[in-house]
Amino acid sequence: MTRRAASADTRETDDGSGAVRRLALPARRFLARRSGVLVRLALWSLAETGQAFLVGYGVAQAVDQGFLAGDTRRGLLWLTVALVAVLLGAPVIRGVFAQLAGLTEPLRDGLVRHAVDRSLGPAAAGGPGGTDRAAVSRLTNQVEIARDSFAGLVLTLRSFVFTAAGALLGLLSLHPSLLVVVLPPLSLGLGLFLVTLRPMAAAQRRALAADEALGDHAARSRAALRDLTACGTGPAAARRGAELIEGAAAAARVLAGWAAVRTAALGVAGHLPVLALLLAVPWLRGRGVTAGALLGAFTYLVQSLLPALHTLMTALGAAGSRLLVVLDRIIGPERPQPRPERPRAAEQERAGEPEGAGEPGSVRAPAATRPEPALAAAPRPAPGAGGAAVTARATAAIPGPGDDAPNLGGRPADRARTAAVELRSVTLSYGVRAEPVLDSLDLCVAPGEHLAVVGPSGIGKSTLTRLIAGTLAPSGGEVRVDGREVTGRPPAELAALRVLMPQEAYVFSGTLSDNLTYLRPGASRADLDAAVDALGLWPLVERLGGLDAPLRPAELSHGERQLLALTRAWMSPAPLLLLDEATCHLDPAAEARAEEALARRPGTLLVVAHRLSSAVRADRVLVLDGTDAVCGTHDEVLDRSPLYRDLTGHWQGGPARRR
Ligand SMILES: Nc1ncnc2c1ncn2[C@@H]1O[C@H](COP(=O)(O)OP(=O)(O)OP(=O)(O)O)[C@@H](O)[C@H]1O
Repeated sequence: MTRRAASADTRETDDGSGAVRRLALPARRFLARRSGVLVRLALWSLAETGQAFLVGYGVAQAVDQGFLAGDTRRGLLWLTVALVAVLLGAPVIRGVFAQLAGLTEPLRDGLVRHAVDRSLGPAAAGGPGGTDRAAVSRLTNQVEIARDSFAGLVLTLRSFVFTAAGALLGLLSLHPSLLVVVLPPLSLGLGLFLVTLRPMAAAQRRALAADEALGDHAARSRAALRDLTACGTGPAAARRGAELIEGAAAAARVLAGWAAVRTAALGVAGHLPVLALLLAVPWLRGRGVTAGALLGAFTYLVQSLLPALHTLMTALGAAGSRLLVVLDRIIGPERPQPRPERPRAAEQERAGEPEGAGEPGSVRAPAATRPEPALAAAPRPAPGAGGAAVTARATAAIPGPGDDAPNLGGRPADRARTAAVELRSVTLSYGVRAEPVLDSLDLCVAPGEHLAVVGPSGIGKSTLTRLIAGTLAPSGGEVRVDGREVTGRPPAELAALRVLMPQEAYVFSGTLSDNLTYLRPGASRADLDAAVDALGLWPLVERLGGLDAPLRPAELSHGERQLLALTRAWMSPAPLLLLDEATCHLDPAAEARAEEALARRPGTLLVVAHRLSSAVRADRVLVLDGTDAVCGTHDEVLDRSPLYRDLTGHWQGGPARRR
């Protein structure tokens, strides 16, 4: 079971005594307001006491005073009395049901009102956490469970009390010794059963929590379907769903196990009194108990007491614990809404979860238009798999350009301002025992700066962009964008801070204009024209039939998709753009034009570069390698980083030189 589900379990696995305390007062108030219904119910139930009494008593008298005394007519008369008592059960039950509605329907209405108030309140207040996805389950499934369980419980509890009273009274009237034999095993059975109630309630809680977690996941996946598809994170979400289904199945199995134990206890307890009575026949006969009284006692046991006990135990065990749990979930203390999953990588590894990068589409709608926080991120390969997890250590502080400005890199005019990006001693490992991909990395990027990140494949460039974007939580240290820590920040707030563009551009069906204004829905036609101008998109716009022409993503080349997504990023109001090889399918000229346009745009640009020209265009270059990280201007890093010299040599097919 995942860490989140496990913590939910810890929260939920109290044995029910807390819930009983919490619910006692509202329950008393609810019943006090319906004292009239309770009295009428008790009156109808008294008829059951009489009925239970007469059945056994009639049989005993029929035998003793009738058939054994040679008076068949009298015997038949007493049997008729017992029969009439049985037949009277039907109108009695009808009367009971009529009164029961006076309790169950107000309960249902009250619970529905409460569930609606509770889920609408926070939504109307616009507070954090967004919509309460468990509310639907509470409103439909859980309220119905509460109502049915309550009805079942009232019926059986009442029936047991009144039937048992009639039967015990009957036993007493036949012979007090009968009570001495019957009461101990009965009490033992009841006691044994009561012992199983607490673990049963805990199992019930876990089953409900697992059910809700599964419903929550399904709702989140449905809402984020497009982004999941766009980012290829569908398999991760499916795996998480499978885990939750497995968790729910496991909880249901535990519950079924307890139900089986309880049923076994019931079987034993239900038969013990009969056995005891059979074994005690000689002793009872010695004390003057007549054959008719014995037969009457068996009738009480088999016809009244044991069925009532059996139903009571079943109802208390299943309906009672279910009612307790469900009522506590609906009217008990409010539980915090689950935050978008963003656990630290090391914890995720321990919990076996996909990493909690909650940003399914790297290009996202602005906060106001974004429908839902997203789910899981890309599937995590096994640590070290395929050599891809070779770790690198990017150590030591990376000063800005100029030693006099250790805290803020970038252009001198920007130094007094808040850093656009700041990493303080950031470490990231993808597994508990895995070597860190980034180790104690410090970095400052000034507002308006253009930084290129370079390094060999698998060194951690994408990891760095995802950390800055806040879709991946560091194992240690702090990541700030525009002065605000990004870890754990809701996707809506992250979207206002940055745009992360991956290699695979996200283009959807709709018009070209829909696609371009996705990150800025209120954009004017002039804004749109300016963006298309800046990125040189007009030839593509014309080929596709204009800005309002419908777009078929499948008909675009990878390069065209990237150009379109870059134009969309240009339009975004977010102050930071993170391009993770987002221009790799463009030819060098188109890439240069796009990068220059994005660098001219007010804001900060961080580019994972895959061409020398891209690094040269930047204000500074950050070189990540296996043991160190170097940052400075192109010329500075050429001097200081042998790796950079190597890379530039490969890029230009010869010795490194400034273009
Ligand atoms: N989700 C993950 N789970 C486990 N390891 C991962 C995960 N993502 C990346 N890694 C590992 O972390 C290291 C850095 O990966 P990253 O994608 O950041 O490198 P990169 O420099 O961007 O590579 P490339 O240039 O090939 O895209 C690699 O060894 C990779 O295998």
